[in-house]
Amino acid sequence: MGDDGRQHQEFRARRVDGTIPDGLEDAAAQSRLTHDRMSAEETRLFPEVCKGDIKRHKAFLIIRNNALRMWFDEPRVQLTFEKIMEKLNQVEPQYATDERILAGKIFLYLERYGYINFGVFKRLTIPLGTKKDKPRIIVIGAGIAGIIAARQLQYFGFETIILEGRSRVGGRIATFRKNNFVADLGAMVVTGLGGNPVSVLQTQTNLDLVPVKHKCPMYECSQNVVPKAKDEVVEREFNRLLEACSYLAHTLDDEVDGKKQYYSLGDVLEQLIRAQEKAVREKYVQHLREISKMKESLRAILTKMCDVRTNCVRLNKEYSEVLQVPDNANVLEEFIIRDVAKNLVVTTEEYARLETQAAQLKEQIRLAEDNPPPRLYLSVTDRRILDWHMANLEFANAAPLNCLSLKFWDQDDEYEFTGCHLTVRNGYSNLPVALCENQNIRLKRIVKKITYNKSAVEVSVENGEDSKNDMIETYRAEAVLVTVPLGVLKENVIVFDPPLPEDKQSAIERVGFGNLNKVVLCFDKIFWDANHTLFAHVNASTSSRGELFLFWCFTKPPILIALVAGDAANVVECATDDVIIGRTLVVLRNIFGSVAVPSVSDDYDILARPVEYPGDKIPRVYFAGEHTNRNYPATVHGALLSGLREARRVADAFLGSIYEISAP
Ligand SMILES: Cc1cc2nc3c(=O)[nH]c(=O)nc-3n(C[C@H](O)[C@H](O)[C@H](O)COP(=O)(O)OP(=O)(O)OC[C@H]3O[C@@H](n4cnc5c(N)ncnc54)[C@H](O)[C@@H]3O)c2cc1C
Repeated sequence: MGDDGRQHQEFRARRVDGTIPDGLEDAAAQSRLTHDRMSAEETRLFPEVCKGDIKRHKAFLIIRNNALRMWFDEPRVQLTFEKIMEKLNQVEPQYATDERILAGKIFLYLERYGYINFGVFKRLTIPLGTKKDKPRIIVIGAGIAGIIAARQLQYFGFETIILEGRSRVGGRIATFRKNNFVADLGAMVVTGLGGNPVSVLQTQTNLDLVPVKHKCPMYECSQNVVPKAKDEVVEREFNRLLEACSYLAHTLDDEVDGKKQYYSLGDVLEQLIRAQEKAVREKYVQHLREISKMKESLRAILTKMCDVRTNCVRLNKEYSEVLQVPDNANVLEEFIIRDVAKNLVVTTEEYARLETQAAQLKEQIRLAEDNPPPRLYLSVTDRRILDWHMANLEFANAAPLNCLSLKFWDQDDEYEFTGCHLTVRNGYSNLPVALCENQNIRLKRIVKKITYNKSAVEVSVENGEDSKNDMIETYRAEAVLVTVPLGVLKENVIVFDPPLPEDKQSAIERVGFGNLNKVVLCFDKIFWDANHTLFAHVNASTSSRGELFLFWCFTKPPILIALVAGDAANVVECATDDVIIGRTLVVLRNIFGSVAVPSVSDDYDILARPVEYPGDKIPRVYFAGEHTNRNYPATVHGALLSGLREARRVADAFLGSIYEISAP
């Protein structure tokens, strides 16, 4: 960025009186933008603003932030360009007159890029840029990414058709409903509303969000509650280990002997634990060695003291004898007396010195023996608690730690939303169902093949409604948007003709995905502490750490939702329902007494990249879904944002970019 850019970065969107207009900052933040700075995307889309003077920059930000605030003020009704101009006339009249064209472009940009006018809202006018002959787009998959994309494309003026393999919509958002029991089998937690598109959808639909309480008692398998202080110590150690992993991620060589090296978070964590165990053991052995050395020295001193004492006794006796000589003794005898007396003093003093040394050494030995360094890095209980935290991380990443890339496992951390975590009391499936209103959806249509060429796509589908005859249907359109999960792409369930480009295929192979399972149990009455929305269960071994490690209990009807993460999630896939229920009850009775290794960060972008037929200018095959969103993978909001992104991309390709449409 040149001087200009730096100058713009320092600009603050303040009023003349120095204040930031109410709500503008929040509106930008809620859209994952900075209120006083253009994003990289905006800098690319509005080069004339970037190169212009500070006044234009300010105009851009004020118009953009005001438009965003208007959308958040009333997301149930379409925000039109006229409404924005009306508002600008009231609050910033100079921009309404001088910057009408810029305002038009900003409006088009915000709408096309899914910052405004998305979700379920009352439509007032047809958006700009729509064409008379509606281009047809096939969307594969009625998960949240597919539904939001189709809805957005329909709004942009496309004819859409969603082909869904299952007999329901929502994909990995699925709610179990029976009588008054409601439990989410798939996505359940909204990880903060600050910056999250779900907050707009919540206002538009009837999602009943309740905050997750932080308190989470932790139970060992044998009815014991783990003391909070102990858990805190182990958690601190876990964070220290993660910090060490983060350091290693940036220092370990990616290439050894010209070969790319991949390290998994799980492997490195275990190696660090082993290294710590070794270091602790060595320190303890060293401590024992030092005590033994001190004891040897003490023994030597005591032996010497014995000798010196014998000498003292002898000299004492000698001295008594020489004192017996008569008074008229000669000079020689006098000399002998003095010599014996001197030797006796020296020997007595040596004895006293040795006695002090021995006392000091004894004290040193006592102190060392009373304060030994830890014998073990982790006790059995410590390791179990550490394993619980690891299982929790496996849950958060929906994959075993040894399938997470050391370098990129936390790449989405900086994009975390603000605000507390919430659950959907009336079931998350309300969201996809609401978004499906007026959508052209064909259920039980399993897509088998996508053929694409320079002008069109053809999608071959197995019609699951006709199970007796393997009926194959064919759908044709100008383009297709594929939102099936990564696992489906990996399994090559869908044949692409021509095959997908090499980099796309390699990315599909490289990026890992994991398993997360839930056990939902409905009871007659509550037997757990109803003051908590969560409680933790510490498993006995590392290999089973993810098994039923966390229980959720937030609905009024007595339902427990237990999570199974990491390797344990794969194990339960092979167990029958009876076995899983039995195992869950055993765990509960124990507590309550009775009753892709590696991935590279670019892979997400490659997965998101549309595919063109050789020589075709317009891509015909598009991809959305949580696995195509590098900032928010494995989440509902990530899937939502990917759907909006692709709707924009398809619209750009078929309707022209915002620069090709004349501003209102
Ligand atoms: C148990 C569990 C708990 C989770 N908890 C949370 C949570 O608390 N919070 C959170 O934010 N996220 C959570 N997630 C992740 C979240 O649910 C997903 O990231 C998100 O729903 C994915 O949406 P998507 O549209 O990308 O994919 P999906 O929802 O998987 O949609 C893809 C659709 O494609 C269909 N399909 C597949 N193959 C074909 C085919 N050949 N032909 C036609 N259709 C096909 C599928 O049936 C599916 O409907 C959880 C996931 C799981 C599994």
